[in-house]
Amino acid sequence: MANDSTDKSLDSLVLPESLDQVRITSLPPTAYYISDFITEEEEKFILEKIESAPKPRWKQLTHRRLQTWPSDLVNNKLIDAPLVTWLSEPIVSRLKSIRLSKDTESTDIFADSPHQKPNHVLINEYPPGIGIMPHKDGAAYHPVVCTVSLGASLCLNIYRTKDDGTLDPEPAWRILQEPRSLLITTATLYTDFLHGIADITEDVELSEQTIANWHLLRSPHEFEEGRNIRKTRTSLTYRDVMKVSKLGGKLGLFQKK
Ligand SMILES: O=C(O)CCC(=O)C(=O)O
Ligand SMILES: [Fe+2]
Repeated sequence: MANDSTDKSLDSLVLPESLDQVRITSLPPTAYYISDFITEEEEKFILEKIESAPKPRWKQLTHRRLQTWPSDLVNNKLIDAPLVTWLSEPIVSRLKSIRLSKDTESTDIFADSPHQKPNHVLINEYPPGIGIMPHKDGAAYHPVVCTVSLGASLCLNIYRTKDDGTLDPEPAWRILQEPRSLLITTATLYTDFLHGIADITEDVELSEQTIANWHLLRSPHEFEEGRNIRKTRTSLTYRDVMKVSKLGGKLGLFQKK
């Protein structure tokens, strides 16, 4: 059970004292990387929940499939509904428990967001050879993305736009995301840059010089030969959708006349 009271491996989970200790300093503001954000038991439990979700939960794209919790956005709006417990616990409370800095008045990463916590989770599954095109996440969300990686490692590429506004196809930076890690991207990294994952079966030329978060990795020795052979990697992206509508209000149901 991935439950904080029964999971003994939680004793080995040492979270940073504050986010400023795990900032990826070589990147534009701002990104944070925590290599051990969840335990192996929690990872396994969440992967089982994803796997056992009813078939219609999956949206099948050409090469990739995804789940959207609690539901898809409609015109950038979320229909008000709580997240299922296996997505909110322990991850959301753990996100809320980490302060930005050690200052006593310091707040957590969602303190300024409309609902003070994420209300939406996208689950993306990437088999080897499959990635996601460079993109921005757009205006529907408060500009904070918390990505928990499950199952395997891969590189997230960060891209610049050229002066003429077109995409520079060469990634400007690469972030290596290990299983059970948390990556937080916010500020200009959210608003001004694009991100994507290459459609490759192996991440190559991995080193201290080429990977922005090398010093924050749990196991840099695993990539000593500069290679990461892709296996299926699943990501949970937690965000706060800014506009939330009450379904009852819209349909005139449940309303007192
Ligand atoms: O899987 C990831 O790490 C990135 C996913 C992503 O960019 C998105 O869902 O918008
Ligand atoms: Fe994205």
